[in-house]
Order: sequence, then C-alpha cells, then structure tokens
Amino acid sequence: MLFAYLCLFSGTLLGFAHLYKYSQKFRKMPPGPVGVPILGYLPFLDVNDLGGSFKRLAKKYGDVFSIRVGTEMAVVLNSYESIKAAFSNPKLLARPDTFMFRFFSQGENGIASASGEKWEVQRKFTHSNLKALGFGQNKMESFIKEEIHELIELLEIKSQGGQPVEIGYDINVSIVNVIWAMITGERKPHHDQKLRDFLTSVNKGIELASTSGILLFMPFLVKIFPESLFGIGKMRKWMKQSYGYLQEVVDEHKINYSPDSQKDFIDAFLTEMKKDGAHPSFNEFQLLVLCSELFGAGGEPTSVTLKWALRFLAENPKIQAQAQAEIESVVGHDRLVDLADRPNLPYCQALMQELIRFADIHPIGVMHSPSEDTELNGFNLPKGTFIFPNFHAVHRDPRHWEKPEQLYPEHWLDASGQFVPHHDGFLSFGVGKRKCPGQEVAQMELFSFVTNLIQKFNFRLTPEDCSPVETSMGCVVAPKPYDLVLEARY
Ligand code: HEM
Repeated sequence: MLFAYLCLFSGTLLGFAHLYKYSQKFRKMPPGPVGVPILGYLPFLDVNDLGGSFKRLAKKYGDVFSIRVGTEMAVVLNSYESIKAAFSNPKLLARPDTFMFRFFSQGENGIASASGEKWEVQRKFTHSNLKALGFGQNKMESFIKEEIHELIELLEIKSQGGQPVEIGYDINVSIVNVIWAMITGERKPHHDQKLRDFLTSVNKGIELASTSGILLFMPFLVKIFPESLFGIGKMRKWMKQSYGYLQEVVDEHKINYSPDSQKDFIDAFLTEMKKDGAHPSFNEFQLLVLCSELFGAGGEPTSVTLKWALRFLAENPKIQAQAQAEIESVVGHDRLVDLADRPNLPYCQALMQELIRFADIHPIGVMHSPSEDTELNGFNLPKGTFIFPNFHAVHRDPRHWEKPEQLYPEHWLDASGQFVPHHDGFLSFGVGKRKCPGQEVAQMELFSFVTNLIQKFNFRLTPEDCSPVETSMGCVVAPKPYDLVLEARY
C-alpha cells in the first residue's frame, strides 16, 4: 500500500515538474488565439489563404503573435520590421527539425531544408557560384536568349489564327531549361524526352509535397498511419527518379572533368570536392540533393511568377502598352531585349519588380525555426517553434505601398521616372542571411522573358475569362491553368 502511495506521489510530482517545465518553455511567448486539442487553431484558418487568415489575426493580437497549428507551436510575423529583425538574428536561421524537413533534406543534405554548419558551408558555395554563373558569364544570357527564341517560335505556331493558348507547360520547360543549362552546362531542346521526364519527376515531387503538408503540422500521424496515405512512397519514387537522371549527368561530368574548364555548377562542385581539406559535406550525394533542390526551389517559383506576370499584363493592357512603348523607343523590334538594356528601361525594371511583389507567390514565406530559445520584440521564442513570415501581409501593407491592392509599377519609380531598386516592404526573396540565393538569376530570367515576350506579342485574356483566376495551393501559390490570346505585334 505504502509503495502504491509513493508511486502515486512521485508520479504526481513528476507530472507537475513536467507541466512546470512546459509552461516555462512557452512562458513569455507572444499572445495569440486559443485553439482546440490536437488540431490547435488549424480548423479556424483558411488553408487556401493562410496569409489572409494570419493578417486578420494580427489585427487582434498584434504584428507578432503565436498560434498552435496542429501539434506544433508557431509564431507569425506580420510586419516588415519584425520579419527583418527576426531573420537578421543568427539564432533564427534554422529550419524546423520535423519529419517533412528531414525527409526533403535526406538527412541534412542540400540547403533549402538543412540547418547548422553544413547549411552554412553549402549555402555560401551555392550563392557565390549561382552569382558567378548567372551574372558573370555572357553564356548564361545566351542560354536565356536561345530559350526565348524557341519559346517565341512555339507560341507563334500555337497562337496562329487567334487560337487561345495555355502557356503554362512551355513556360515551365523554358525556365527549368535555363536552370538545367546553368547546372549542367548545356540546354536541351523543348522536345527532348529526358528533359521532359526530368521535369515530370520534379513536378510530381512538388505536387505530392503539398498533399503531405499536413505532416508538417501533425508529424505524429506518420507514426500511426501508413506512409502511403500521405504520398510519401510516391514522393520517394519521384525523388529517386530525378536523382537517377542527375547521377547520369554527374557521371558524364566526372569523365570529361578538366580542372582548367569550369563551365557549370556541377564542375564547380566537383572542383570543390577535390580540394585538400574540403568540408566533408562536399560529396556526391550532397551534389545530387543540391541540384535537385535548385530545380525545385529555382524552377518552380520562377515559372509560377512568370505565369502570374503574363496574366497580370493581360488584365492590365495600359501597363502592358506603356512597357511596350518603352521597349520600342529604346530597343526597337529588330533585335531581342538584352540585359544590358536594363538601365535604359526604367519602366520595365519597375514593372518587373512590381509583378514579383503583386504575384506574392510565397504568401507565408518559408518557415524558419529558432536553433535555441531566443528573444524577439521582448517575447520568448522557444527552440523548435515554427516561424512564419507573413509576406502577404507585408506585400499588401499600406504603410509601405501607395496602392497595395493594385499592380502599380510607379511604386518603384522616383519623381523623375528613374527606377529605385530597393523598397522597404518587398520580401519576395526573403531577407537576411537565409534570403534566396537565386534572386539575381530569377530577376535576370524574369526580366528577359517578360520584356521579350511583350516586345513580340500583345497578351489578352479570352472573352470568357473575366473572373479572378483561382489559385492552386502548393509549395508556391500558382494560378490555375488559364488560356491567353496572343497577338503577334509585327
Ligand atoms: C521568382 C523567383 C524566386 C522567388 C520568389 C524565390 C523566393 C525564395 C524564398 C522566399 C526563399 C526562402 C528564404 C528564407 O528561407 O528566408 C528562397 C529560398 C531559396 N531559393 Fe529562391 N526564389 C526564386 C528563385 C530561385 C532561383 C532561380 C533559385 C536557384 C537557381 C533559387 C534557389 C533557392 C534556394 C536554394 C533556396 C534555399 C536557401 C536556403 O535555405 O538557404 N530560388 N527563395
């Protein structure tokens, strides 16, 4: 009997100690709404518009609030200032250590889902090489131009006789092909079966990633239910397939490797691997995961932004005409628009930035997580908490944008019509040490594609298409496939 009492007593003590520890861990967290057991506040959020749901909650709880999503505790940052302050803090640069991030990083490989020292080393390498390959070489621009030539030819054929065209797939191939060229050193024609198969496997992986999103918020489910319910098995299959394609390319590079000729990203990585004292993370599996991430993290957001951009231009014929007039007066129509024309095309540059802001493809950004308990704005952010930067709230914040709900290139022009590249409140590529390492490449590609496409065509919506386009949820928010009428201008 005494033993039973002792057990009960020590059990109760332990329970209280655990509760105390738990309450201390979440002590001084930002205020926020109360949810229900297990699901937290998830049932009260609009999963198709999390940015909007968070923005509404911020009105009640403030720019920085906390919320339980499923079994995970999260902090949502809703202002430019709080996001900038948080993401400049070295303790807030990690990714959450949960099943999904571990799955994508294949055990701390790649950079997009990785954290810690390995992430730091690999990110530094990737950023500097993307910059060098993107900006430093005329070759990159020549790849983009070849791609634009082929795309224009294709669209000319498809739009003959005023036939509406669904441009999504061809845009996707063109954009991924530029990244393919940067990574592998060669571009492939649109009809190349290997490129198409590779694209299918990358896209399938991205598609499935959104169906398994619930595991982010309730990772315990994967321990209770079969993995197949969340598409994990299929995702493994598609990932394996894309690693298989990449392995073939890496093997070819190894055979043709010469230390004197560094023509692409794979060459640069192989060189780094061969260096004495190279960081152990420079190994072949890391190269495969990294390349695959560059296709996913680079190809998808850029082609989705381009799909939005053409749609917005079709919806705003006056803005389209103004950009066309500027191109006509500076470049004419006997040659393609070059990147070197950028300084002479301030309206087009402003338009491009504005299209990226307005497209708002990552409304709630990409999650970070504190690597240790961290203080922010006087609040405690416990290690492991999810941090959502609400880019949507900032991109539609009237404190930063004169006309937040409109496509308004003038946001990026000064009084004399000159392009101003920096604007507080612009977060499409993130901010701080973890901001997108492909920003320059993406901006270069988007400027070239948009200006050259509108130089050649007028884009219009079909007469039936007058309602706002639906969006599809995923890693990035994309427009549902739509048709455009393309009118050749000369
Ligand atoms: C319009 C196009 C693009 C947009 C809007 C975009 C946006 C972003 C954002 C918001 C992040 C997360 C930043 C953070 O965690 O705080 C990110 C990360 C990343 N992006 Fe981009 N991106 C674009 C294009 C590209 C391109 C072209 C590449 C490469 C070729 C690329 C490679 C990456 C990688 C590797 C990461 C992970 C970085 C890390 O975790 O350290 N992105 N991007």
